[in-house]
Amino acid sequence: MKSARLKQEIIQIHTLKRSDYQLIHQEGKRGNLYCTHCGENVLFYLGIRDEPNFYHSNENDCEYVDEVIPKAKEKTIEKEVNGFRLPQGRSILEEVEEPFKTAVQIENLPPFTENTVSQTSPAEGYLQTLDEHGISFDRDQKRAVTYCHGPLLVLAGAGSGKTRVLTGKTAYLFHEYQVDPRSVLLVTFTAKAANEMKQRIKTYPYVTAKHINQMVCGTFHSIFYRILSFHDYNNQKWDHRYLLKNWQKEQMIKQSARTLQIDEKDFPFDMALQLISFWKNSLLSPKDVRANDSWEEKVQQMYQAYEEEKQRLNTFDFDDMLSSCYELFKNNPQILAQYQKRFKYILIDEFQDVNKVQFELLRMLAPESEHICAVGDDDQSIYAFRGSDPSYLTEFEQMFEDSFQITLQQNYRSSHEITAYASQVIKKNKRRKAKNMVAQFKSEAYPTLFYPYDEEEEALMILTDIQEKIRQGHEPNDFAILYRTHSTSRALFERFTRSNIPFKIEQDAESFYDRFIIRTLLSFLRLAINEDDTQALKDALPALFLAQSHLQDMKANSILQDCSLLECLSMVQSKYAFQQSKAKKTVTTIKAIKQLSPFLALEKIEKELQIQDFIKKRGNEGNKMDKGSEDLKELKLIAKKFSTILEFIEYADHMRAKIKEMKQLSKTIENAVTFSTIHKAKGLEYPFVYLLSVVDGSLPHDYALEEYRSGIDQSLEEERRLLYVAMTRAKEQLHISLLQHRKGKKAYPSRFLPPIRNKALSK
Ligand SMILES: Nc1ncnc2c1ncn2[C@@H]1O[C@H](COP(=O)(O)OP(=O)(O)OP(=O)(O)O)[C@@H](O)[C@H]1O
Repeated sequence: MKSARLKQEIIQIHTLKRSDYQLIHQEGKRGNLYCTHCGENVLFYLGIRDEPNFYHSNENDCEYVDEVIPKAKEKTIEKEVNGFRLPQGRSILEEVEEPFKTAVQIENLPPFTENTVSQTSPAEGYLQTLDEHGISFDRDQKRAVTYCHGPLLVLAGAGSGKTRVLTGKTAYLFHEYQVDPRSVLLVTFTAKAANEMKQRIKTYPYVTAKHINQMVCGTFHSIFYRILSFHDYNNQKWDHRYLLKNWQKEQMIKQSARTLQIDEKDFPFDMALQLISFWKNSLLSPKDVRANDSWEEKVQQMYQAYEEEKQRLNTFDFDDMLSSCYELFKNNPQILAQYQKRFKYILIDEFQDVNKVQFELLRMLAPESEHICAVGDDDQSIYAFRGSDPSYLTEFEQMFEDSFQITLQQNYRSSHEITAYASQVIKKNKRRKAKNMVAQFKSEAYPTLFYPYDEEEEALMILTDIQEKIRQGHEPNDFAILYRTHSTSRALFERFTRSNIPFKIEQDAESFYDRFIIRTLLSFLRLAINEDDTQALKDALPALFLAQSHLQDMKANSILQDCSLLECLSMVQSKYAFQQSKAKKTVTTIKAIKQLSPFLALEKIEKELQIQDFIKKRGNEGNKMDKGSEDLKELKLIAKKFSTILEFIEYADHMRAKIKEMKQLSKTIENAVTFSTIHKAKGLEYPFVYLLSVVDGSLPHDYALEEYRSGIDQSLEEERRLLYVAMTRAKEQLHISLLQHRKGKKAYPSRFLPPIRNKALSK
C-alpha cells in the first residue's frame, strides 16, 4: 500500500519527504499508522528487498489496493504533524528532491563456468588420508602442501585456502617427512589465527599432542619476545612487568614534549606514537630518521627522548620485542646460529603484511632452513600504517633466487557473483600481481547496491533486511556489518540497541559521545542543565583555550563569591584578553541556551563561541581518520531528534553506557550479528555481509583522497584493497550501501565501484 493514515492525516509515500521516512517508520512502530481502508494498524516497510510500502502488521484479509493517484501541479502546502512536515494536496513527483532509489543488483558479470580443478589429481599418501577425513586439496593447493624443499612463495587470493594449505603442510611435514616438530616455526599475524591453526592441526590424522606442544607457532611478537626472554638470564630487562601500557607510552611522550618545550595543547600525540612505531618497525633509530617536515622533526626529537627515558626506567614497548631481537641476533652470531640450526622449516602466514623488521628477522633465520614457505596475497595488504608493504612479496623472490612460486586462484569462500565483482574492483590497482580468481559455486543472489537517505536510514534498512532473513531461518551469526572506521557505525549501534537482534562489537569500539570534540561540545549543554557540573566545566576548558589549572581558582571563587562554577568563568584571570572575553561570553551564551532545543543550542554555541576555530586547531588531534568538523555536523543531526537539552544528554549518556555494556557482552555472546571494522574482519567469513557507507570520503577515506590530490596514490590503492578485503568476506550475499547523504552532506558512490551496466540501472 502506498498510503496510510497518520492520526487524522492521510499520507502518501510519493508525497513524503525522503528525510521523513524514518520518522514515519517510527510512527508505525508506535501504533500511529492505520490502513485507510479497514482502519487496522499498519507498519511502514523500509528495507532493501522492496520499495517502501505500508503493510498490515497482523494477518489481515484487507485487500485494499491503492488508487492510482493523479499527478497534480499545485504548489506544496506543508503542514506540521508530530514534528515533521507533510506536504499536502498535490503530487510532488517532480519536486521530491531525491525520490527513493530502488536497490540495484549487479547482474552484468562474466558467466559462471563449472570448475573442475578440485577433481583433477587424485590424492596419494598422507593427502589421501586427509581426503578421507574430509580435508581435500585442489591441484595447486596440493603442490603447495607437498613442495617441502627450498623457498616457496604461495601467492594466494582471497578465500583460496591459505589456512588449509599451511595447516595441511605442517601435518604433511610431520607425517611424510617425520620432521622433528621442534624444527617447525609457524608464524601468524594474530594470536587468534595461531590458536586456530594449532586447533586445526591437532585434529589431523597422526598428529599428536607432542607435535603441537613442540612446534613453535605464534605471532611475530610472541615468538621473538620468547626468544628475548630466554636470553635474559636474570629476568632483568624483558620481564613482562616492564612492558609499557599505552597510557604509559602517552605519558612518556607528553613528558618529552614538555622537556622539549613543544606546545602540548596542540600536539597530536597518538599520531606521534604511531609514527614512532612506524620508524621502529622500519628499523630507523632516532638518528636515522630523515624528517619530512617540521612536525616530523618534533616527533623525531620526542622519539629520541622517549627512547632515552625508556632505557632509564628499564622498560620496553611492544615494538622493542622485534627490534631488540633483531639487535640480539645481529650482535650475537652464536645465538642466531642456534636458531638458524633449529628452525629448519619456516612457514609464514599473511606475508603481505610483514614490515621491515619482520622481513629482516626472517632473512636472518632462513639461510640454513630446508624449507621456507611464505603465504600471502598482495591484494589484501592493509597495514601500511604499521609499515607493511606488499612489495616484500616481490623481495621474497629476490632474497631467495631459487624460490618457487605457486598461485592459488580458486576461491572456495565466495559465490561467483561476489568473486567476479570483487575482482573487477581490485584489478584497477596498478601495483599488484595479476590473478584471476575463480569461484567454485554460483549463487542465486547478485551483489546488491542500496541507497539509504542517510546513516539513520542505512541502519534501519540493514536491520529490516536482517530481521527478514532471520525470520526465514538464518542465524544472527550468519551476518556481519563492516565499516571503514568505528565512527561510521554510530547510527547502526544505536538502531540495533533499540532492536531485539543480538549483536557484538569490538573491544576497541569507542562511543561517539566520548570523542574529544563531542565530549567538549556536550559539556556546554551539560553546563546549561547544571551550572555546577565540575566535569563538564573541565571538558569545556579546551574549547575556550584555557588551561586546566584555572579550574582550581574557579572552584575557590565559587565558594568565596557564592556563585555557580559556570559564573566563575567570567572571573578567570588570563594574560590574554581574548581568553577572558571568550570566558565571559561563554557564561552568557550558556545561560541563553537553557530553553532552546539542543539543535538550536548547538548552533548558538558554534556561532557565538567560534567553535570552528577550536575544531580547526584540535579537531583532528591524534587521529587523521576522523575529522572534528564532521563530528559536529553529526552531533547536530542527532540533536534534531530531541526537543530538550535534558532529553538529548540523557540519550547520549545512555548510549555511552550501552557501548560499555555491549563490549562486556561481546566477549561471551556467540550467536550474534558481528559489527566490525574491515581491518578486524580480515581472515574471517560470513554468509551475509553488509558494507556501510561505500561512498567517497568514507571508502576511500578522505585522507587518501587528499593524498591522491597531491599526487600520491599509495593510500588510495590501500583503500581499494580494504574494499576488496571487505567484499571477499561474504560467502553468499553482499550488500553495499551507497549512502546518499553522509554527515548531512550529499554523498557520492565510491569511485572504486565499477559503473553499473545492467538494465536495472536505467529504471
Ligand atoms: N580445497 C578446498 N575444498 C573445499 N573448501 C576449501 C578448500 N580450500 C579451502 N576451502 C574453504 O574455503 C574457505 C576459505 O579458506 P581460508 O579461510 O583458508 O582462505 P584464505 O585463503 O585464508 O582466505 P582470506 O585470505 O580471504 O582470508 C574456508 O571455508 C575453507 O574451508
